[in-house]
Amino acid sequence: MNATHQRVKSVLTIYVQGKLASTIDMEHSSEKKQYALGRASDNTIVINSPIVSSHHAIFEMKEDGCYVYDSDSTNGIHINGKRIKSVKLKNGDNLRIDDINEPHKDGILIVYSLLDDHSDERWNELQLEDQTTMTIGRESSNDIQISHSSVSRKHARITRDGNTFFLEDNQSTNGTFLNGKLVTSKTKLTHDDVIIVGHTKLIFQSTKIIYNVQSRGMRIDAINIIKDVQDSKGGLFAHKSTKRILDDISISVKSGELVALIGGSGAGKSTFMDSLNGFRLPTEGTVLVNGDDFYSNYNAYKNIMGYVPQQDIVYDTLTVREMLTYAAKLRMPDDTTEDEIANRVQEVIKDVELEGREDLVIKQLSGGQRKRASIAVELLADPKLFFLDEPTSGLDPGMERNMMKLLRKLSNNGKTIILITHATANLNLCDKAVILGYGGKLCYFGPPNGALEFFNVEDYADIYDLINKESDKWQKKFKESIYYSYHNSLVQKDVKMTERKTVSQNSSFRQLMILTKRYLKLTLIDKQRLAFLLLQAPFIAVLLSIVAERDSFTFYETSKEVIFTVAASAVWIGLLNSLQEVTKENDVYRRERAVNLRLAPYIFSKILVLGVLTLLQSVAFIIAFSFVMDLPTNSLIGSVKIEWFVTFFLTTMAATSLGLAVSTMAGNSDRAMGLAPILLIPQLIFNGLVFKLEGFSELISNFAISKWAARAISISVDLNDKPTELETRALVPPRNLPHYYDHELSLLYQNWGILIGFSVLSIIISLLVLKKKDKQ
Ligand SMILES: Nc1ncnc2c1ncn2[C@@H]1O[C@H](COP(=O)(O)OP(=O)(O)OP(=O)(O)O)[C@@H](O)[C@H]1O
Repeated sequence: MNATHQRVKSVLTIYVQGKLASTIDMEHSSEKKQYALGRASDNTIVINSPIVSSHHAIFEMKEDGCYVYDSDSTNGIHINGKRIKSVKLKNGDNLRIDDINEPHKDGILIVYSLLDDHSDERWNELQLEDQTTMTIGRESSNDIQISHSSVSRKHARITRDGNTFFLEDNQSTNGTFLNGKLVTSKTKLTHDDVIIVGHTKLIFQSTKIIYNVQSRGMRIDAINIIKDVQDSKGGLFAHKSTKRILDDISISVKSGELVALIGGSGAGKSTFMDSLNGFRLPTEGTVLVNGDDFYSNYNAYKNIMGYVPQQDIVYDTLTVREMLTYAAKLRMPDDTTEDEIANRVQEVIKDVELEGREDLVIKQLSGGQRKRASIAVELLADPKLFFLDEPTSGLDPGMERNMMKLLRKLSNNGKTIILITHATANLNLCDKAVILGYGGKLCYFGPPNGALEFFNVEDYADIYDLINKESDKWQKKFKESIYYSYHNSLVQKDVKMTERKTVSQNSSFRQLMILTKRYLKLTLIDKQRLAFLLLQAPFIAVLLSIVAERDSFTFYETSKEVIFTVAASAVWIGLLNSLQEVTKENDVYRRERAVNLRLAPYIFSKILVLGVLTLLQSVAFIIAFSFVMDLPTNSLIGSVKIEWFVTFFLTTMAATSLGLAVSTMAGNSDRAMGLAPILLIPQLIFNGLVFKLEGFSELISNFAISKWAARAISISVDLNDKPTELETRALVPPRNLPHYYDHELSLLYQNWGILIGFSVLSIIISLLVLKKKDKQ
């Protein structure tokens, strides 16, 4: 059986005295093949240099990769500063025949690259001879230009001080990485240091920089991926055991390939995809992107990776163009101009074939078009590696086919695409299929039509039945097949896994501005909701006027009734402002957070917009309230209306912040709203005006916003000075009045301070909850 015709080759790029001398292609095949390197003419690779021995080294192509052996040469072979006798080469390895401590003028550099038919990787070089400063960036004025949207205009620079070179990041949005670590300060460069900017790898070579220019997609290798999880059988009290949900999966996806991940429900497709894109790390195994350990270089590569989750990552009420423009501003480097953004937005609209619909509000689009809009959001950053979780779910057969054709087109243009799908009718548009059986067992990996032959069925749908019943059998059968031996030979192995760290480098202030503008727009668009929120306060004032007299502040009892209602209303209005504001955009949040969204700008953009809303609600309340009720006249700060306004605003703001914190914790919008009574009822019970608070109940009441609001209003209206009706008729002796209701400015300030404290505490809780969610 002829598995496939795709080829992978090893390429040696040889530099002599700093100049490109030759490139040698070495084919991978099942038979061993040797390439001798040396000065003598009987070598396959002849290098006429005094520092090369006549028979210097042997490169041997084996089924599992390329090995190099030193033939007892005088000057040896050095990799990463170490002299080696024999080693299996990894993509991007630099071999030197040279003096490690003091590079020789005749020094020889050999770069090993693993390429495939689709790859058009080229190596360029920049001599560092005369210049004192060399720049790297997107603009053409840079010494090394990298035309990719993840790269800033002036991204990084290399400076010279005598014979020493230093690397500096130029406040780029996506960061500069040196040997896998983010460059945060001016860092000295040493020979063979590897710099990553965007998707370009640059190697510092004392007198020059060599760098790869890769316009096509990325190759991805998954190596022995295993995922074990805790499995509690038999309910809460049963003992915990370990369950394997990914069972030693290795696959190799070449650049520009479209690969479908298929299998029954619960087979492990999402878990495997999350291992490939680094969202959830496996228990064992690793993933290589273009030969680099993806997990330890996660920060360097995450910006060239796109991910479209199953749920749409768009706001329904924005137009396609508005949604894409905000997303572009958030995701593209800070120095991207408005024109560049507008052009990029237009390009992706064209890519996903939504031309003519760009000014429609997203909720007016069909299911397929909505999905295209989600894909467009991810295409903005021009990802080379693209993951999609069931992009065809919910689409009719026609739309499903169009979606698969669109993905085919994108992969033809150089993106490596991996998608979870049940759209088996269009599987032949894919280059490969990964078929998973239960327990994350790899039952097949190879060309889709090969799968029909392998499972001996006529329809892809029949495969589900077979693997659902006998995953173990098909996993074993696959391991014995030609597909397994072919693809397994392509997978690069022997790389250690390290823990990843996340960083986001774009300006917090800029994010705050973009997020605030977007949130304001979303708030203003929903006019019905906005009107409802703004009219609540006057509505409550009108209702009050029905049950309470204009002169309610004459007596103690009636004053208390009004204060109780106002404090409770302010808390309620605040909670309604924000309870759903984070939960309702969970999907967009999660995706933006995975790319570069910062927590503080996110939460403060909400606080800013909701703060303005609260301010307007407070003004509306005071105006309406003073129409229906006579406010007392003896103010502590000069105006009773201002005192009431401040108290109402601070109370509503504290409740808004509390609502936001609860919104970060609730799983979805319905659950958040379900919590509203639980939050409000304690405010009614513990405000101190209805029930006497002592001991434990007093302790709990400290957590009720309404208690401090009630106190502040009571101080303003001088509650202690109001007689009860019986007192007026001199039927009872004067009461024992609580000091905290005294008409004193310091007490008023104290309560305002506590209300502000509630807001601050809730904001901190929101940030902590979102931070904790990152780890889930
Ligand atoms: N953290 C976890 N702890 C316990 N079990 C887990 C965990 N994550 C996943 N699983 C289980 O592993 C199996 C594979 O889950 P996964 O979501 O990857 O499957 P899937 O093939 O994507 O399913 P579907 O098509 O239904 O989305 C399921 O049985 C799931 O319940």
